[in-house]
Amino acid sequence: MNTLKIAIQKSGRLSEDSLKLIKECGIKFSNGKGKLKAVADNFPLEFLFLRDDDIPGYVEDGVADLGIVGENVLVEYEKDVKLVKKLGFSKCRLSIGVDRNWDYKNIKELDGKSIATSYPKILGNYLKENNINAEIHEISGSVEIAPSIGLADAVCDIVSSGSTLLSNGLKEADVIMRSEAVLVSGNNLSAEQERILNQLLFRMEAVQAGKNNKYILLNAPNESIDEIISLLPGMKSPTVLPLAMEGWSSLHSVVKEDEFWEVIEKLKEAGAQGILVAPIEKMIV
Ligand SMILES: Nc1ncnc2c1ncn2[C@@H]1O[C@H](COP(=O)(O)OP(=O)(O)OP(=O)(O)O)[C@@H](O)[C@H]1O
Ligand SMILES: O=P(O)(O)OC[C@H]1O[C@H](OP(=O)(O)OP(=O)(O)O)[C@H](O)[C@@H]1O
Ligand SMILES: [Mg+2]
Repeated sequence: MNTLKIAIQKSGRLSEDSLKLIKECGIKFSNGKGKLKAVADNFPLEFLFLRDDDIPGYVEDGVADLGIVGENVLVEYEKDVKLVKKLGFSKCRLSIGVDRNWDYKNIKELDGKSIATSYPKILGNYLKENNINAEIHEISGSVEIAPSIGLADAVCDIVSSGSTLLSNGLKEADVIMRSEAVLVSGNNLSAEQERILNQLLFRMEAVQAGKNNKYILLNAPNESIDEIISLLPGMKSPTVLPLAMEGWSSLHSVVKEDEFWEVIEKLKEAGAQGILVAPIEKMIV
């Protein structure tokens, strides 16, 4: 009871980034090839490597305490587990795909048609909400092949770049849900396990905050400092250090990744020079 068991996809679209996140949290473990269990060397965490479809059920049953799955799988299996944190990787959409020559206008066109999918519950709910009567043909993989072999009129499957749809003569007609990897937990963790989970979340948040921000250093004439500070509020406020050259200072601060290019333009206009930008490994706010 003094460790947490985390279920991670054995191999597939979630595996690499799940393990990368664990590593970035400073948690070390070694697992031999084909070994489906591992124990961390420096954190009270055990790993179970499973098929992603089985993860919500194992977490509900308490076989695992935590799991990393796609929201699409979490919603499809309707298990009694808690969504603890969105993890920002394996982003994709669950979409309706139809023949690229179909002049598809809206969902009503699916009335009376058949749709192949591995997500019968999500699709069924979506059709019901829209009062569409369509036949759901459940298949477990290679869904995009269905229309070309006469198995169904349309598909409902995961889309990311769209290249699988394209190479099977299909196009994305409607987005049913957006998904990304999430951390889930069971509902019956002990107080000690909750404490370990909070430690893990603290590390994950530091990693995510690091990724979402950049460290920025620049030189500026002293008369521009106030304007530059208003553009770069930083974590508390920027560090300002005098340069050896009279009348100039060096500023150090933090800027959000998604505001970065816009801010750089404004900094240059305000007189900043020698701007350096560096990645942040971890950030604790
Ligand atoms: N092309 C993609 N781009 C981004 N994320 C994806 C993509 N395809 C799937 N995903 C996400 O990753 C999850 C796992 O996808 P994957 O294709 O590895 O599943 P799988 O084939 O069912 O694996 P398993 O063998 O574990 O059952 C999906 O449920 C979805 O959330
Ligand atoms: O829009 P795209 O970028 O082409 O991605 C979508 C494809 O990716 C996933 O399959 P994956 O390649 O993981 O293979 P799988 O069917 O064996 O799970 C998904 O099932 C789609 O088929
Ligand atoms: Mg699966």
